Amino acid sequence: MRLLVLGAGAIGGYFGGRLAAGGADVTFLVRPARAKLLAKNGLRIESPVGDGATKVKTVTEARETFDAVLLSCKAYDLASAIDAISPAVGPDTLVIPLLNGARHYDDLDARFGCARVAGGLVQMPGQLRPDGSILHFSTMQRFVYGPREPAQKDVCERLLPVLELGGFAPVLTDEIDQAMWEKYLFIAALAGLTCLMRAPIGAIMTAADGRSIAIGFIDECAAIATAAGHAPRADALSETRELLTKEGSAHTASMLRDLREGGRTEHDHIFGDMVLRARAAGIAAPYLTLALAHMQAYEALRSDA
Ligand SMILES: NC(=O)C1=CN([C@@H]2O[C@H](COP(=O)(O)OP(=O)(O)OC[C@H]3O[C@@H](n4cnc5c(N)ncnc54)[C@H](OP(=O)(O)O)[C@@H]3O)[C@@H](O)[C@H]2O)C=CC1
Ligand SMILES: CC(C)(CO)C(=O)C(=O)O
Repeated sequence: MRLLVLGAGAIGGYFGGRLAAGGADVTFLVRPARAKLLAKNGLRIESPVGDGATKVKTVTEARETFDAVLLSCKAYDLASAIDAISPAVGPDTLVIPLLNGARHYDDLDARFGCARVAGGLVQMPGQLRPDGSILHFSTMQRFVYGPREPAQKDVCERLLPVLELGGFAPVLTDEIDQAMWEKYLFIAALAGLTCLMRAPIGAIMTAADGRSIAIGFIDECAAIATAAGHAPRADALSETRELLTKEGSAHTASMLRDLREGGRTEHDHIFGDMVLRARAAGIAAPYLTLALAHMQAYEALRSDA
């Protein structure tokens, strides 16, 4: 099966790079500057589970269809990414978005139709470095995907042995919507907490009310997920609570890394969407509202700079 990976940033570069190194037929759809860097340096990964340096195929324009497209842009680039992958999406192509959040499914379904868009999520704390290499911060490399419609089951199954070539033990699930909401809840609470405090979880837990604020974020997100029809399962909720209240933990969200670098963030895609959903469902969400306002103020200053 032929795979197209849009973007060779932290997520696309990591998973696409692992797949290419494992022998999968992978092409990266990238912008010209990244294509140049990849041609010069190959795709380099620095990771506690093993470094890698692989020559990869790139295109700067899609001119043919692929069996599957892994979409790994940031949410604020979604519109241009959808335009870019459009020529690669034929009647039998499956698009698997790996973005955090949920709102991107509306745009993807509108452009390609639900039948073409499967569900996906990743947990791989990582960062794209200026030289184009990918830095992986931990041993976590979770890749979960699955059909959102029964008709996608077959192609999802055929894709599994291909994704397994990457060595990251991909998980194919029939409950991808539920799994995505559990990840969404986790990342919204983690990003809200760590961006507001500008600190990792361990430091936040030393603050007098750090723990109760963390629980407040989680409760709000869980109530919104429940209103969306995806009440978190007990094990997912307790894992989120444990990770977000762990003393000494260095855990942060990628949104905090973007903020620290003065870059654009996905605050609207994550907090903005959560707050809108809370309002529509009549759920009080003071922590998420504060996180959203905080990031909007940051964005206003950033845009002025
Ligand atoms: N980083 C992390 O730890 C994690 C991130 N995520 C989620 O994964 C998603 C991707 O994040 P991440 O990989 O960190 O982001 P990065 O910024 O590292 O990478 C995104 C890449 O997408 C490329 N891109 C954007 N638009 C286009 C386009 N139109 N055509 C071609 N390439 C394009 C960018 O290209 P260019 O280089 O040219 O700008 C960039 O390299 C986000 O939703 C994030 O929340 C999920 C789990 C962990
Ligand atoms: C799960 C986590 C924290 C790292 O994979 C993430 O999704 C992010 O930082 O955006």
